[in-house]
Amino acid sequence: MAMLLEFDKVEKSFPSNDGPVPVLRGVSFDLAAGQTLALTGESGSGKSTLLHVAAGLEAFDSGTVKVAGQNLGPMEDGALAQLRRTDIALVFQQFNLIPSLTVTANIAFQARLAGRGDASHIAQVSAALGLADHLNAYPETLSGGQQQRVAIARALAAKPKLLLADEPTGNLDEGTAEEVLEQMLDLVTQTGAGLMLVTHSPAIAARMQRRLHLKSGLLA
Ligand SMILES: Nc1ncnc2c1ncn2[C@@H]1O[C@H](COP(=O)(O)OP(=O)(O)OP(=O)(O)O)[C@@H](O)[C@H]1O
Repeated sequence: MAMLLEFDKVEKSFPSNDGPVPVLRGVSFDLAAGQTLALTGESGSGKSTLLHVAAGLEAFDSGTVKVAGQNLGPMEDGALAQLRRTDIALVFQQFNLIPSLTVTANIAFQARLAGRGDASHIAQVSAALGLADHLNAYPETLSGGQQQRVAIARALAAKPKLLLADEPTGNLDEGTAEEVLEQMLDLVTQTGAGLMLVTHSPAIAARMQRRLHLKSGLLA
């Protein structure tokens, strides 16, 4: 089975006045096409850092990271950006919506960058996430939960190979959170994407096929 994400003995520390603070201390795991994985761990355990490294947004100190078979370590920034455009979608705690674009344009923009700007799919994902009445709104006029749903719709509309989501349902009520999960799992079943999801919720973690727990810089 094709591996979408491979970590082998990945180490990462951040500098501090007292010297480097290790956050990842030899992290190894992989995620195959069509698999779902929950990443749990206490606040500050390095979950977001791990996702940033997987997305090629944060450099790492040693070990190997591969996305869709491509080794990120030696890649130039331009090649990393290209890989993010076409193969990876990110839903982060900061939604990073483009303020000058409407909801529908925010969603379509990323899908087009990925070469998958299918209008009917965009409309279907937007409707499923309850955004149909807000398609022409600008992000600043939306609530936090609505902005979060736009960020999720944008990620799903691009039909990525690898979906990396950091607490994607953190701001949402139970019903909406359930719909978001369903949509993410649909993407995995329909397209064979891999999903890695950071969560503090045992109930959401239980919905993923695999669960990894980050503690003291190591996975268990
Ligand atoms: N850019 C940075 N510079 C220095 N230290 C950082 C940086 N980013 C993260 N850290 C530190 O790395 C550790 C892990 O942070 P990270 O955000 O990955 O944890 P987390 O498990 O995602 O936490 P949370 O659940 O609260 O979001 C923390 O001690 C944090 O202070």
